[in-house]
Amino acid sequence: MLQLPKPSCKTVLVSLDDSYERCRQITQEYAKTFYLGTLLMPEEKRRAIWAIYVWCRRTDELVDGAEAAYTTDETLDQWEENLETIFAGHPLEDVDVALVDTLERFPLDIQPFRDMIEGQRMDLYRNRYETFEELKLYCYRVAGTVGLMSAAVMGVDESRRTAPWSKGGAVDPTQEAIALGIANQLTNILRDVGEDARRGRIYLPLEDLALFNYTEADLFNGVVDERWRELMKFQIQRARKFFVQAESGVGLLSRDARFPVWSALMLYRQILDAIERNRYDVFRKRAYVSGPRKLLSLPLARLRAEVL
Ligand SMILES: CC(C)=CCC/C(C)=C/CC/C(C)=C/CC/C(C)=C/[C@@H]1[C@@H](COP(=O)(O)OP(=O)(O)O)[C@]1(C)CC/C=C(\C)CC/C=C(\C)CCC=C(C)C
Ligand SMILES: Nc1ncnc2c1ncn2[C@@H]1O[C@H](COP(=O)(O)OP(=O)(O)OP(=O)(O)O)[C@@H](O)[C@H]1O
Ligand SMILES: [Mn+2]
Repeated sequence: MLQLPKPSCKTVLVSLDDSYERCRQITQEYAKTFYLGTLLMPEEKRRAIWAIYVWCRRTDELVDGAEAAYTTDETLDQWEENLETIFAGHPLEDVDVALVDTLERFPLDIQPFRDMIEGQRMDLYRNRYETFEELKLYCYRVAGTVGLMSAAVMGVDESRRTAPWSKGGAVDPTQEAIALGIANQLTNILRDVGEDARRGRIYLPLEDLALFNYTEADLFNGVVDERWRELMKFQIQRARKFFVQAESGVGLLSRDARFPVWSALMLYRQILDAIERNRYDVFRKRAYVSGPRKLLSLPLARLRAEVL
């Protein structure tokens, strides 16, 4: 379990290298798919993503981790104050040393960090989403924000923005970065339907359940029938649209970021294929992408990074 903030005032913190090393270890331990993607990046960017990953993971743990029962609105207020301190250049804990260094090196905006805390706050109070618009806001906050943070580290390819043949003026792949976060989060939701239901949570929009005549009771009983399969097909199609939107932004990123992002995109998207292979039974089978399948995707990701 990740160590969460204690009300201590530690004055001596670890060295920069040790702090980044701790972030690397945590990323490797918790995020197998994303860690693989970061290994394909240049050192400075890779380390920055690890530092950001750790902050995101710890924020998520506040409402999702083993000690989540003790998290209140005030805990999140305190976490946001700590964030302001970090953005003022003052690390509070060992892993913040790397984050402060990352903030010095890359043009990261504080707003996506704040927005992610708001997303976690939604988890404190809500366990249902009536419409897709409401769910999309949640997805933006907990995952679209990660896209914005990551894109700020990866940077854009200036030549693609300024060349005379590029379509009219400055283009930042902001919406595409958000779209990839949302696509990942929707995929994550579909994979974890059963696990979430066991915690009394439903992230599928209730309006969609109604559309397919599938009830909350069906969901809690893990009913897999035609209604469920059609509902899942609809959800998968929606997630894939966000992946498609994200695809068009990868070519605008700096050259050294394209292979890692294509890899992360293709690997995470394959979870949707795995759900289909499991005939949409997300209650009894975990949808995952095997090691060999992951490896097989890398040459294609490389090719796309080169030519698109
Ligand atoms: C390769 C790369 C650049 C990775 C980014 C790594 C990073 C900073 C990840 C942070 C993830 C995190 C801990 C977010 C907290 C909220 C959360 C849990 C979101 C879900 C992640 C899935 O994690 P996991 O499978 O471990 O989930 P469990 O909690 O265990 O159930 C999310 C699904 C969100 C992940 C979102 C992204 C990685 C955003 C990707 C977008 C980009 C890299 C932008 C690319 C730019 C363009 C222009 C396309
Ligand atoms: N800066 C922001 N602050 C708050 N929420 C945001 C912000 N940017 C994006 N969002 C949320 O993320 C969602 C996804 O944005 P995006 O524009 O990529 O979706 P979209 O599917 O293209 O939007 P639409 O269907 O409305 O055309 C938005 O609908 C919004 O809820
Ligand atoms: Mn989580």
